[in-house]
Formats: sequence, structure tokens, C-alpha cells
Amino acid sequence: MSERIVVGAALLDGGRLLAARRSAPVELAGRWELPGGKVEPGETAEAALVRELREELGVDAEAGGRVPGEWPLKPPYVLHVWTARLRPGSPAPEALEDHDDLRWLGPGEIWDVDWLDQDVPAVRQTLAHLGGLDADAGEVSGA
Ligand SMILES: Nc1nc2c([nH]c(=O)n2[C@H]2C[C@H](O)[C@@H](COP(=O)(O)OP(=O)(O)OP(=O)(O)O)O2)c(=O)[nH]1
Repeated sequence: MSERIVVGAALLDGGRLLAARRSAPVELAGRWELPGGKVEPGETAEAALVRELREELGVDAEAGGRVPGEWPLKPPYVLHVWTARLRPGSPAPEALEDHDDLRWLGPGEIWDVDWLDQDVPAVRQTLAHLGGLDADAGEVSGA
């Protein structure tokens, strides 16, 4: 079976990264992840990200760029990470679906939550890609 992509959002706001605590399935519940989900056939990763963030968090978000890398999940899934930000006027994120808690993590707080094992290298690479979290993290330079 060919690989299927799960997109995870590194949702950034004011130098903080959003982490979401899964409520299901039981083997993942209580652990923290990047919100997102499966890319449907024919859908772009960016569109999937925006759709999943609307469904799960009730936000109006836009995708930034992809964080280089790919992290294996339960076959056939692999995790890709994209930066994302809230569009002006977006509601604040709420744990509507799949999650039971959300946290905005500032610099120095990233490792305060119990990330899913498979997310740890993805989060580490995201921070390296961004050059750390500061107020401009995730902004497209020159935009
Ligand atoms: N969204 C997301 N899923 C992750 C991460 N790490 C990780 O192992 N997963 C796993 C959990 C799930 O088995 C799978 C994604 O499923 P999902 O339940 O979030 O996706 P979905 O909303 O499209 O799911 P579905 O109910 O429509 O099938 O990938 C992560 O950082 N973000």
C-alpha cells in the first residue's frame, strides 16, 4: 500500500506553538500532537491543513511552508509538518474534535508536554527549521 500523508500544523502565533492533547484513540489519548489529519485523495496538503484546523479547532488558518522532513507513523501513514498561522479575525482555537486540551507553548515550554513519541523528532526539526520561536516565527520573510 502506498504511503498516506498526515499533515501536522505548526500553528504559530506571537512566538508560541500550539500543542493539542489527543482524546482518542485510546493508545494515543493523553499525548500531545500537532493538530491536523489525513490528506484526502485529490486534496493538497495546504487545503487539508486548513480544513482540519477548521474542523478540529474552529479556526480560520492559512498554511505557510513545509518543514523539510517526513516522520513515519503507523503504516501506511507518514507525518509532514507545515507551518500555519491564524488569519486576521480568526476565532481562538478550541478543542472541538479529537482533542481535550490545547496549549500555546512559548520558547522554553516546548518540552513541557508529553508529545507522541513519533512527534518528538518532527517538533525538534520544526524548531530547528524556524531557528527557534520568537515573535516572528513562521512569518514569510518579505511578506
Ligand atoms: N494530526 C496528527 N496526527 C498524528 C500526529 N502524530 C501521529 O502519530 N498522528 C496519527 C494519529 C492518527 O492515527 C493519524 C491522524 O489521524 P487523525 O485522526 O488526526 O486524522 P483525521 O482527522 O483525518 O482522521 P479520520 O478520523 O478522518 O480518520 O496520525 C500529529 O502530530 N498530528
